[in-house]
Amino acid sequence: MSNQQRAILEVDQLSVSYGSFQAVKGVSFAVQPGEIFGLLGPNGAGKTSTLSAIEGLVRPNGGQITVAGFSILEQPLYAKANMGVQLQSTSFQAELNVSEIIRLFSGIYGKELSPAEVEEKLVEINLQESATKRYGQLSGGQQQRVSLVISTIHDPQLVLLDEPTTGLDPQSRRQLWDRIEGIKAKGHAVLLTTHSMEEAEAVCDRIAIIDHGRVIAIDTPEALIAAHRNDPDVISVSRKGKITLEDVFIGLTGRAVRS
Ligand SMILES: Nc1ncnc2c1ncn2[C@@H]1O[C@H](COP(=O)(O)OP(=O)(O)OP(=O)(O)O)[C@@H](O)[C@H]1O
Repeated sequence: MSNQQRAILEVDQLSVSYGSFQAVKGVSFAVQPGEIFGLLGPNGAGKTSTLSAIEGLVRPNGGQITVAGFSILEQPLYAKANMGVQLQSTSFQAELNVSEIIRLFSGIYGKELSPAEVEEKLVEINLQESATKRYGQLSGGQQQRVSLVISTIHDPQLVLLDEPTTGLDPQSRRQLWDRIEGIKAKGHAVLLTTHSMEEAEAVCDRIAIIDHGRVIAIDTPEALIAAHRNDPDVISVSRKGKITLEDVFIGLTGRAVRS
């Protein structure tokens, strides 16, 4: 056996189809312990389909996915026990209060929390004052914080976040980045999707750019900029004379807005 560190997530030649339409065409990447990995791509590129396959929500028509060494197709319960998924706000019952939601999900994840531990979670997300507020009364940013804390309640090795900071103000976004970095500091891994190149540069250790269902580039943000800074397509879209990750992204995926 090699002494190489084992990846927390391995996606190998993943393909996902909806009827005759192939949305993901042989995507491969791996996420290591302590790594924040970003999936970037224009609308319709196949990011959510890739995440859904990892979560076990859509059945791939090709390829392998392992989480903490467990195959999502062959050992789905073990694989899922090692991952935390940030749920959409519609997944929570609006009439439950924040404490009740945390208690409910800790039960679902088989990690019953004591009242003191629920309080700790509330402090962690700065919502101790709002413990008895109904979920439906929370602001969008507060709801995002609840859903992130729920996704990590069972201390999973892999956390999957689909556009986690969309709609957040700069303060809430920074706070969420800190939390994501806290997951990394534990040696766990984060896979996120984002349309914010600023976010990708600020928090991701490595990114994969996906377009039309295929990975077209994969590396650290700095290395991608260095590798493509002299591409004519990248230079032609750059503004103010400085090459950014966004210039590289548009240079590689084209200027056209996707349908
Ligand atoms: N349930 C479905 N049935 C049919 N087609 C689907 C389904 N889900 C996604 N698609 C199609 O698959 C392609 C990839 O969609 P996906 O949601 O994975 O893209 P994305 O990269 O997450 O896009 P966005 O940035 O807009 O969220 C798109 O063309 C989309 O229309």
